[in-house]
Amino acid sequence: MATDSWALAVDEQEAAAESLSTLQLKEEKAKPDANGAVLKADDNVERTEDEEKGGNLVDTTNQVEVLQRDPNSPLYSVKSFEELHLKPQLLQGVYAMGFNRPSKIQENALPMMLAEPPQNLIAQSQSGTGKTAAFVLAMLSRVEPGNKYPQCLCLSPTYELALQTGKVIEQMGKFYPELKLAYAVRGNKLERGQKISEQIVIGTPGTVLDWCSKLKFIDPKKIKVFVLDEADVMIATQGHQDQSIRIQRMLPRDCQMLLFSATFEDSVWKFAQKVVPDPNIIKLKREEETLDTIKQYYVLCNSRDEKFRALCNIYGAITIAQAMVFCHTRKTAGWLAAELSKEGHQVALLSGEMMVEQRAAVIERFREGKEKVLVTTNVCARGIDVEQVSVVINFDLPVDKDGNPDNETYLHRIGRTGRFGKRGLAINMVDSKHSMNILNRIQEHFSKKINRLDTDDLDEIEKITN
Ligand SMILES: Nc1ncnc2c1ncn2[C@@H]1O[C@H](COP(=O)(O)OP(=O)(O)OP(=O)(O)O)[C@@H](O)[C@H]1O
Repeated sequence: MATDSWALAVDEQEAAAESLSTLQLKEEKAKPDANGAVLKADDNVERTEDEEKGGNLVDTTNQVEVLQRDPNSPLYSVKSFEELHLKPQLLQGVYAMGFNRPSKIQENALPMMLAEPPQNLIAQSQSGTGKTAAFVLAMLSRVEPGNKYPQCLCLSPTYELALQTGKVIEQMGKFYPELKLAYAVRGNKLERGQKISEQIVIGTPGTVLDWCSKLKFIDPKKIKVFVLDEADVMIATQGHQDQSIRIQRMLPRDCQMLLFSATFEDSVWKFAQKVVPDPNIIKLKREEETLDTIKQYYVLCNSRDEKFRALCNIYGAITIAQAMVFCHTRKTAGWLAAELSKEGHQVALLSGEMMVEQRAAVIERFREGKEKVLVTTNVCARGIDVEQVSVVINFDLPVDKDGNPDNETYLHRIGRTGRFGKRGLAINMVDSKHSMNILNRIQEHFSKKINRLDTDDLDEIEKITN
């Protein structure tokens, strides 16, 4: 594999659009909440009327099985994990996580990633379809646990996402007793002059760069696999791109490069192809990017207060296991969280000005089901993986800094529900001609009709969950 340096493309950086998301974060599967709000189809439990109403918004093992047999589904696969020729310890790890069959991205990407000689890959797959598991399996397959030095390097755009992906590595790799993982994240201070012995390093670009260059904790020449998770934002965010390029330049020419994301804006896609030598490519067609398992609606309002009332009406009509509500500004998010609390909702507020530790704590509580509603800004648009999130509300539609629709962020936001075959509901609040125009452009972009919902009509709201 010839490795053209990313440096060649540094001049092209301007072509990469600036990304909106600043925080991406993955969560482990949330457990059912204390009230048992999530029911599995095979649960032999009598449901309350409320649960019956909302029961179809939360998903069931059956649905996943059905989708894994539907050739049009991103969860479909013809192969089993055995046929992917994973090492026995990894198969054990996969099954211990409760995975029965690979998803489409896992089935397609793994043979390419595990081929000899190693091949580069740029891969796109819808939110929540198992990309993380795919590249984690690739790293774990290539690593030689007997060699006590870093061999795989995975870059995540944020601290929280690095920790979450790290958890997946630990879970899947748990049948390799010798295997160790190091977190190259802010706050993880090592002694100067130390060389780390962990075979896999996951971290954020700035710290990884320091560990490879200034601090020399890692010998980059020994890295065999280099993963960029949420690759589009890594490329589109100037600071991350510079750091990723500098790290990539230090790696051996035959180091395998793997880039994964649910979205790739056109300019970012072109950039990725330029900097990754001879890549295999897995790309979705535009109309495949949205998941059919997520139902999308819009609600017409005239003001912020009307949007709030519409939100309350939705809550009055359906049972919502957990919801994420996205606002454009911290101010609106703060206001909305306060109003929802006054209405008696258990609300968590997450916004960009909070310290990383505070943000991690808020997410943790949400994941544990202690709060049912998470009001947030774009800070949380990507990566959070909470199984219980059955509804996503765009209280404000996602727009970029020029006020144009931000289609990528839209997709990442609604992808917080409908994880791995679960059904989800996404509701967009439209409060002006301008926002109607934004919504229309989002519909056109994805060639997907978003139907209107009348939130004064409780029966209609109930109907959408059937
Ligand atoms: N083969 C599988 N069988 C069952 N569950 C799976 C499988 N692969 C992944 N999952 C689960 O599905 C959920 C979503 O997977 P994952 O986080 O890997 O998706 P992703 O594509 O990386 O999502 P995002 O685009 O939001 O980053 C996780 O909770 C994961 O444990």
